[in-house]
Amino acid sequence: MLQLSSPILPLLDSSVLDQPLAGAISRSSALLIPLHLLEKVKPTISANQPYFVLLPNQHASSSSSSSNSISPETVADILDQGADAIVTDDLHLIHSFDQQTSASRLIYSTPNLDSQEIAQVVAGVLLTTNDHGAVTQTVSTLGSKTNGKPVFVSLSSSSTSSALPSTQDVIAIAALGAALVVVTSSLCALDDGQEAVAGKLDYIDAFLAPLKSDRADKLFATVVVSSACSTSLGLVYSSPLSIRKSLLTGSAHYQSRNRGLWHKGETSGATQEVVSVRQDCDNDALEFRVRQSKGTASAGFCHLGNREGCFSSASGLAKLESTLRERKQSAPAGSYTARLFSDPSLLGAKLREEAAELADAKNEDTQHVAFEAADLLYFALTKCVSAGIGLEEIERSLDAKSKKVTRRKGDAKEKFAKEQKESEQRKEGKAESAKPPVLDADAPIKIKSYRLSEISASQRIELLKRPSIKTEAIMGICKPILKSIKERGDAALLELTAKFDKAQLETPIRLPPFANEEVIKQIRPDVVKAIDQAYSNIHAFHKAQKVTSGNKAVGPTDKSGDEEAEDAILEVETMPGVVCRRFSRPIERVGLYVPGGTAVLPSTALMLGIPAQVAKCSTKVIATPPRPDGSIAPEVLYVADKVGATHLLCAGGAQAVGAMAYGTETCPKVDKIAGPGNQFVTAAKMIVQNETDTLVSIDMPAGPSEVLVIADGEADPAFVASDLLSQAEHGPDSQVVLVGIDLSDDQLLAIEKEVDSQARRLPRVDIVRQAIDKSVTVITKTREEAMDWSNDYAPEHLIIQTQYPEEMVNKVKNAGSVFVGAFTPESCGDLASGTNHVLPTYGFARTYSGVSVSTFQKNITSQQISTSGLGLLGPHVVNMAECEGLEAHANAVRVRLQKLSSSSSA
Ligand SMILES: NC(=O)c1ccc[n+]([C@@H]2O[C@H](COP(=O)([O-])OP(=O)(O)OC[C@H]3O[C@@H](n4cnc5c(N)ncnc54)[C@H](O)[C@@H]3O)[C@@H](O)[C@H]2O)c1
Ligand SMILES: N[C@H](CO)Cc1c[nH]c[nH+]1
Repeated sequence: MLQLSSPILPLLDSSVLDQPLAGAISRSSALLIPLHLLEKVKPTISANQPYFVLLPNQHASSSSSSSNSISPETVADILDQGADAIVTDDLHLIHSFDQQTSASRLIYSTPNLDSQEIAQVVAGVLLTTNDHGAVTQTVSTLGSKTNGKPVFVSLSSSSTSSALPSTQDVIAIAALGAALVVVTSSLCALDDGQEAVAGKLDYIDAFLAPLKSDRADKLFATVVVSSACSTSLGLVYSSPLSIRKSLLTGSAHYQSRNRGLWHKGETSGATQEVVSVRQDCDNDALEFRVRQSKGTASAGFCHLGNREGCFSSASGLAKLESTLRERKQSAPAGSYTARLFSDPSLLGAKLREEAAELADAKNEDTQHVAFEAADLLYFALTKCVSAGIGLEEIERSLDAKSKKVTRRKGDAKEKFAKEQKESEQRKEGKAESAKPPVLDADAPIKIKSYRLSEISASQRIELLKRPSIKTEAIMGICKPILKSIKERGDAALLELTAKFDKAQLETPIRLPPFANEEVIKQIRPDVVKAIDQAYSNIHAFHKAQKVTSGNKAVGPTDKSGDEEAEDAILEVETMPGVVCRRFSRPIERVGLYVPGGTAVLPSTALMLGIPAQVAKCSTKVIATPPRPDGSIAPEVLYVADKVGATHLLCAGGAQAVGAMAYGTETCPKVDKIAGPGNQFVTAAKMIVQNETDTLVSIDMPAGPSEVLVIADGEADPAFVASDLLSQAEHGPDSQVVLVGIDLSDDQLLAIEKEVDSQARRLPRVDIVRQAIDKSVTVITKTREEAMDWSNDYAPEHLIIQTQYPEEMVNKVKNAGSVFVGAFTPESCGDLASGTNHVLPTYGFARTYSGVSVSTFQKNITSQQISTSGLGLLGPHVVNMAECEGLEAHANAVRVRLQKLSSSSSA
């Protein structure tokens, strides 16, 4: 929409427009260019100069109307190329454009406007008249005072007349709510004190003429706005003199109320280039749009240090641009932005990735759309800053595009259209599988059963498999989450916590103490006692894992097995004079993930916190998802204090793993992450472990809980069923396996009945139903077959409910933890007996152990060789080094042996 912002509209009447007039006009007014001059002058006018194109007059033409008429296509072309408006008296032309284009870009040239209909269609009016009454009438018909549509007045009957208007004319026309058209050949731009030029009106005098101040000091309030992102920088004052200097020089001048004329940046170098000066609607205030000089020590506008503006520091895109510019000049080594600047391929790949992610974000998930758009803008602006441009250039390009009236079809290139289709199809498939299962409350809760003797070899392999995890899809979800934590730290962490856990937090980190009296009061007293008992048992079992009986014990209280004791040093003299040692040290910084999505798990906080405490890790970050009100379960807080946690990270899922792996502004980076969790947690742990730059290791790929129960005919069906259900209730992905030794149909049925009836009484019956659906029963003939099945399956938990359970323990090859006998339910190990419940799942018990003190330690070896020891060992080392072709290795021994032989012969 066109608006009046200057009381004067210069009409170019020669192809040359000299400085400083050209500069002053480009900073303060549009320029009216007759069509016949357009091609010639366009290359010479300033890039900031708004301009209207004046078409030849149709009605005044003596020739036939067709000879002067300009086609709509030509007009569209002129607008596309950057003209702000077209001035024409051709109503056919105006009507040939759609309403929107005409109303925003076509100015009707006429001696009088008397049609409401035309007033609605056009963007403004150029009136050729000397009659002030006609001007008032046109301003009113056009509705300029409410809709801002401009009226320009050419006083002479012919716009090319050389009659010289005066500043009085400018004031009079401005008072009517219009701007005066003046030919440029009758304008000049004079500096303060310069003599008037005969036959010319001073453009700046004309510009200033209608300005009126209501202040005692006669200054004009002036809003200073950055041309990049339109950020307001401050409020200052202008005088006629300072405005004149600004328009003439293009460098901002203001009028200080204490110090008089103020050339901004004259001493500091932080000057401002004037992009435009506009008068407000009632001519008593100004807006200066400026470009702040970059690269000076104090490029900001505010007198308080190097602040961009006086109101507040920049935010959003403007802030991002300034950060990127700083980073480009001196990015901290190793920073991600520095990497992007120096690796165009990485930046290009990220731009493509982010654009695809934004395209895939669902409109209903508005936060996600904003999140992905922010990522894309970050990389897009990094690309621009790296190419030496910024928001101002982007905005200029947007403005130029917005001037185009020729609509392009806008279809996507075939390659991208195809990619988009494929992505939508993939998503539809995924959404189908992500739909919550429809559960039939009347259906029996029954585990599918098989007799080993009746299944084929390939069926056996299938039955031993875990429920499939869509690893690729889960990784695809986790990777962008991890990336945003790496790039945006706490800000991303808080957004993701709001998104996934529905908790709005101010900070993601809490520091000890975590549980004051108020918190402890919220815990049932018998639960406090239970936690204390569990702590004591688990601590006792883990403290005993410290190696206190090596060949050579060290430390202050080494014999007692006390927590303060150092681990014993393993020492072996492998040959005389050659002593080899191994000693352990705590891993310094550890992250302990305590799941919290579907259950409160203070037991997991104990299972991770106690071994880390016994190992003496110095930084222990407990991460757990907050509840929607932002709180953490008081039981977990109580345990956090008991195990000496140093930080509590209120976040869950992949984002918590990312925060601990990379570190954020508030969360320390850790060296190892331990703990179970859902598929997102497990996938994120695996991803960060594989990133060589991140330098973080993990305990194990612990996933959904599982149990395998071996039961014979002696087992109590109620006990067996209760053990199976105790793990089935953990999550829909949990799997439980019953291996029955020679059970009759009736014995199996008794267990199945118990499973069904006990499950229906559980509050988490819906979860149980889904887990039981993924579970199996296998009936074997013998104990050996049962044990073979268990060893092949490698369960997280193995429960043995048979007549002689201890004998079977000897045959266990693969399992996370074993529960021996009818009165050893897994729940005891899960919660309080002393063993650890963080155990390998998914068959990883073949190679991994559960969490223990050694999870939080590393072993270091050392050796010391005496001169006689080197005399004995050295020649063998030389021979082996020569055999491997490693002369330097051999030399390291030879030089010493030579020294020994020369000193013994001396
Ligand atoms: N093996 C063991 O020792 C052991 C011990 C206890 C629990 N577990 C297992 O831990 C798991 C706990 O899972 P949980 O969900 O209750 O808690 P969790 O803390 O592991 O996961 C919750 C988090 O998952 C993330 N999340 C949820 N939906 C998401 C989505 N669509 N996209 C991205 N992120 C998403 C959220 O960030 C949320 O904070 C269960 O599978 C349980 O069996 C295992
Ligand atoms: N069974 C889980 C380990 O797989 C641990 C747990 C926590 N609370 C109850 N059980």
